[in-house]
Amino acid sequence: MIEPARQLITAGNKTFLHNTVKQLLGYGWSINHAINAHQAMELLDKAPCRVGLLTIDPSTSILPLEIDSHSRLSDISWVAIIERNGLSQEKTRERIFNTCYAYQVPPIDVRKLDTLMENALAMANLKGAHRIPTLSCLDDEYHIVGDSPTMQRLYRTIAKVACASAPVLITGESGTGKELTAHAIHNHSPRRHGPFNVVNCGALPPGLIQSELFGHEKGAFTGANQRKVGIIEHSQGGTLFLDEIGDLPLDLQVNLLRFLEDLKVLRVGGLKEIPVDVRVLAATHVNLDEAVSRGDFREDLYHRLNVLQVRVPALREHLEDIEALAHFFFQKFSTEKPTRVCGFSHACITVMRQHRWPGNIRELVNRVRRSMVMCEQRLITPADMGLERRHGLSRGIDTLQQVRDAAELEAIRSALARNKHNVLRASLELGVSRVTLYRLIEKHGIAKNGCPHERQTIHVSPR
Ligand SMILES: Nc1ncnc2c1ncn2[C@@H]1O[C@H](COP(=O)(O)OP(=O)(O)OP(=O)(O)O)[C@@H](O)[C@H]1O
Repeated sequence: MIEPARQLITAGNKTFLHNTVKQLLGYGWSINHAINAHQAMELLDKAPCRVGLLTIDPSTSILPLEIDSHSRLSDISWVAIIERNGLSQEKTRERIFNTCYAYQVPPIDVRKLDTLMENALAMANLKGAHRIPTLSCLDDEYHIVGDSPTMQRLYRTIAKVACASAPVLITGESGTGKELTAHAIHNHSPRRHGPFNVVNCGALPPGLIQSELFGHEKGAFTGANQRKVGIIEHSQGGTLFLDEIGDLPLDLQVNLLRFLEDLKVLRVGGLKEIPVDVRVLAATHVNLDEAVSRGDFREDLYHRLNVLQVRVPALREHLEDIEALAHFFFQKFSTEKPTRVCGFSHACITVMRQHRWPGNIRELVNRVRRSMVMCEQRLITPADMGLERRHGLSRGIDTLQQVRDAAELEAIRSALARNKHNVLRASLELGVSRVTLYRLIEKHGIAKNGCPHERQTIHVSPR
């Protein structure tokens, strides 16, 4: 792997940095100074740079660039240089903690600073190397994330059914990604250059479905002032996805069946059947077998649609993918709106693995969105996601490692609480060194005493 060059961006008091910069040049760093965020972006356009050095004025505690407002700047691992007296201010400590990889207090030992910058660069490269495993479609918007064996099976099924022309019934709980799967089937099929149209059978008023699907001729009924081409005809050469097919009224089920048999539509009020070359995909989160037994769904249509079936797994069946999925949505939302949040704490990942996700991936999407608004620190905590454990070990725990993690978290929390957050005393009580306890506090994301960490282990989010 070719490592990116030792590019360094500096910001803040140039005179204060002068000597340090001069010496760092001797260590092979290529250095550019930015006087504002705009110039920093221009520099980044010219030479990608993953580490930065900035000074903080102890009297104002203001950062030299609006790092928080630009995701490209907050992607940089910053090392702050600050006079020791500046650290007495809580606001400054908080700024450093939230924005920087580390800080140094003058007099600067450039050999140590070089090592620190080197480490910051290595961490930033790791961040960049974190690739989200996906099944990519032609359109970036429709990436399916996950490379667990369960998802690999889904991808193989998608690839197989994509090449066929028969209808596909996509089943799975609500929010598992059925519509995304339908997109993937279309995008991997020979019809990929044709239209992909979606009809939510549960959302259309019953009186309108017929004309929405099949179209109508002018004057076919009161209010039909002009001819309307239905969505089936609009899908010529492409794919029609009928979501919530279980909600299709019985009378329309007959029409749909007829269409699937001979691939011709008859507009409402029309006399001539029109051939349409379209592939139908249908999805349901209800059990159609049961709907058939209850008489709510036609058996013949069920068999016609169910030639090929794709079952999209519930999220709890592929929890191995939870981290990649969470990072994917985090990355997506931080592109939409720059954030100073860097990713998820270890505790948060642990809790996400234990949660049962009744709302599946849609629930995850919503929780990640919420957490990015609620998070007050650099790393998202379980509480930010609304997943804090209220009653000790949660009932979702299923692996030994998870049980250990949860027990460790509880033990550390109570030891810290008993010792009023005195880490030394808590470490003595727990029988571990102070350094080990600091590591564990960071691992579980439970640091809450207001002081900056000397070093942050960040559960990196890919950007
Ligand atoms: N594997 C995945 N990778 C990335 N995003 C996903 C994945 N699965 C689902 N999503 C996202 O989760 C959300 C819900 O997915 P989708 O609408 O496809 O679910 P659904 O099963 O069709 O839901 P419903 O049954 O309620 O219609 C969407 O924002 C979708 O993009």
